[in-house]
Amino acid sequence: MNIAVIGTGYVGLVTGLCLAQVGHYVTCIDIDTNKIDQLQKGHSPIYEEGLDKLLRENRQQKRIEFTTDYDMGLADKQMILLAVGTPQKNDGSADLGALFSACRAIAEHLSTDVIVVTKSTVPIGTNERIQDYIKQHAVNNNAVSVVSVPEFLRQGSAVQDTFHGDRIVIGGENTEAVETVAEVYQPFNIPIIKTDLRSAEMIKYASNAFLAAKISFINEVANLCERAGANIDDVSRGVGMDKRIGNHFLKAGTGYGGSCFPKDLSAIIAYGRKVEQPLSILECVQRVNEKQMDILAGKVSKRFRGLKGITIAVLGLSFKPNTDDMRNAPSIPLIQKLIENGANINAFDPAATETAKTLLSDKVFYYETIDGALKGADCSIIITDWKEIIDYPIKLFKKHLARPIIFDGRNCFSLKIMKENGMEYYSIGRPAIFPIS
Ligand SMILES: NC(=O)C1=CN([C@@H]2O[C@H](COP(=O)(O)OP(=O)(O)OC[C@H]3O[C@@H](n4cnc5c(N)ncnc54)[C@H](O)[C@@H]3O)[C@@H](O)[C@H]2O)C=CC1
Ligand SMILES: O=C(O)[C@H]1O[C@H](OP(=O)(O)OP(=O)(O)OC[C@H]2O[C@@H](n3ccc(=O)[nH]c3=O)[C@H](O)[C@@H]2O)[C@H](O)[C@@H](O)[C@@H]1O
Repeated sequence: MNIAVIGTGYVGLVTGLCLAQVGHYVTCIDIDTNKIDQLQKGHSPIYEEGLDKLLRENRQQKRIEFTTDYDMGLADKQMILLAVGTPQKNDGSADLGALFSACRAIAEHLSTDVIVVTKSTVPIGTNERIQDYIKQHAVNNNAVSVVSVPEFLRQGSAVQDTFHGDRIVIGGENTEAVETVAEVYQPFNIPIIKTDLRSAEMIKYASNAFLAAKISFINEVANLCERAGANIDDVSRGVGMDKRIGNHFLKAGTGYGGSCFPKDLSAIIAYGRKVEQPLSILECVQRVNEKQMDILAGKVSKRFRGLKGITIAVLGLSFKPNTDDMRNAPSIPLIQKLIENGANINAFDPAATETAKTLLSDKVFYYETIDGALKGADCSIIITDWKEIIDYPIKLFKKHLARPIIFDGRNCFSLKIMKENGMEYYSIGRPAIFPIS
């Protein structure tokens, strides 16, 4: 099928390339000329495993093209995917400005009957608004059917998730359009669930909200473990082995970040308030998460009796491993707090340094290696569990740090190894380790 994808970010680019890979002809449209320039030259503007290969192969096969021109991009398309951003407004609700601007462009450039598929995460009722909006602004009399296909990929494993997702949700009121979308996705061989528009929108928010709730829940249990002298790693394993609970998203840490959980929780909470059905559990989930981001700063401050003048090697800046994305990364408020309280920051991240430079204080010193960041620092804080950090030899922490002290926000190391290496080690939800003197 000839498909257009509007918005060439994490969702749009990955979806476009994966649809091309299973045999469709895809044109990706974006208003960001820089992004489109890069893509036209064969360079991916984002870091995702497997994406470069997909880009190379599908450009060679002429199954994908990139443009800023809506006229050219929408010509002869049977399906248009909407994958623009829906960021958070000051009041917590979703900002649909980019989405409706893209809908306006569709209405003004459409010249054939088309199915509009919404991949962006949008509040309940938005797809009905999209349907009305395009009809109202259409310059021609083409038939438009709106279908909701919410996206569940994770950054860092976006390509893998697209080919091996747990389910594809297809929501719509027009049965024929829903069946056509199901055919487009059929080559992925992933179970499909068909719903009405509003249920599809709700499934997306409820899924993210539940996953975020699992994280806040385990973080609270972790904090309790510290008081109780228990070990959260064992507790998580023991709890997660119950099939009714499941072992995913039970990893305690410094809180969830990213472009989606924080904003999607805010959006569904705002929606709940609007329809007078407050979501008190989710309000708590958010509060617990905000508090969790402060935990490491508190531990360092307690250990050094204040932060003034100490040098901290911060390892990992992106909101999770295998991505250069810094949106709502827990490293941002943490580093800000450390600097405000007088600490000096040496930072290392395998992929996010350039993005971090635009977001963090210009007082941060960036290093290309873990060795460089550690050299002479009073302690190290681990915020993101990159493989490079987990695999870094403990003896080198000991060699380079001025004092062998680690504050680990992702429980990367076993207590046994820390003990054997004579480290002073603070983690999340586990007993602190002190060198035997
Ligand atoms: N990032 C993720 O892992 C996931 C994101 N989502 C949802 O998907 C949507 C997109 O998210 P991302 O891909 O992360 O966003 P992004 O910010 O990476 O990309 C959005 C793209 O849309 C472009 N754009 C904005 N207005 C446009 C317009 N009028 N015409 C054409 N292009 C336009 C921007 O230039 C940008 O390249 C959001 O609603 C998000 O909540 C859903 C699941 C996963
Ligand atoms: O709607 C979205 O955008 C996406 O949001 C999340 O994906 P993503 O934000 O890419 O990454 P996750 O792997 O979910 O991690 C989010 C945050 O939670 C944290 N996390 C995750 C799991 C865990 O057990 N503990 C934990 O603290 C991570 O460190 C990270 O900061 C969801 O997992 C995706 O299904 C969804 O499509």
